[in-house]
Amino acid sequence: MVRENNLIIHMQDVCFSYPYGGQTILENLNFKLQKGEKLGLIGHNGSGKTTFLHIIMGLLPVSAGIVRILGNEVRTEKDFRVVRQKIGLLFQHADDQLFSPTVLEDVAFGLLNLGKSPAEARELSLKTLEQLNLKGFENRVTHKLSGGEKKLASLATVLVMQPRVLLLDEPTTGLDEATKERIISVLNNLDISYIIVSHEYDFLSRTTNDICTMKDGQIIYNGDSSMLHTHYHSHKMGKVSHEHHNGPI
Ligand SMILES: Nc1ncnc2c1ncn2[C@@H]1O[C@H](COP(=O)(O)OP(=O)(O)OP(=O)(O)O)[C@@H](O)[C@H]1O
Repeated sequence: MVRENNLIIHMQDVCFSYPYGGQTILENLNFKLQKGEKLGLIGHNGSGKTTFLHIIMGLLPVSAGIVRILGNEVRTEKDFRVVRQKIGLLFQHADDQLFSPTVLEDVAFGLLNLGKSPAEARELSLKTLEQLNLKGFENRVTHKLSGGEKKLASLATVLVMQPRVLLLDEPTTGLDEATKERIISVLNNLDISYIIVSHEYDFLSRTTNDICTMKDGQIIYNGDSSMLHTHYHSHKMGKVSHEHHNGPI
């Protein structure tokens, strides 16, 4: 049962289209994320999953509807500045997240911005890098990292801020199996709410509790994410990504 005072994200009749005559991406979308909820969001390429995450962060303005975060309606850039201190977004493309010359500078950036001392920021950053198997990466040149290393460094910039909510946009892209396992373990040890957008059902079944699909501009609840797992291993389609059109997956 949804308890209104436990709502972290609450969207009502949200609509969004990209400017200059772009197609409608979100159409009267209604969505609730409760405290402690770990949600997987799946859907076709181009269905609007990234757009949805960017709307939560205030990176894109809704054309209609109401967005409430942590109980407050958010509309202005000032409102969303507060949101960005509480919600961490891992961008789909690491190059959108990383901009400093070295990994340590990137990871420490947000902490320094918050007023942490350089020593404190360094210590927390090194700890986070170690947590993500990136020990010794602190002085590496960011733009020379591999794709998977960039993804991990991006995740470090988000986790180091100890957000109350995480939005992860395809966090496993380019990662090897061992690194994926590391991320699964990090996520399973986090006591916060998050939304993970991913096309990797097995990963979602191990990191989330519930699954939703973005379809036709709306978010539809599919059910318990363990169903993804059962489904995966018992279904004749196996690991081939596919969709069912008659009810739950
Ligand atoms: N800046 C933009 N201007 C116009 N259209 C855009 C822009 N960004 C995205 N789109 C379009 O909006 C639609 C939704 O894109 P979005 O990236 O949100 O989808 P997605 O579900 O995250 O896709 P994927 O699974 O491929 O990452 C797509 O058709 C995309 O081409």
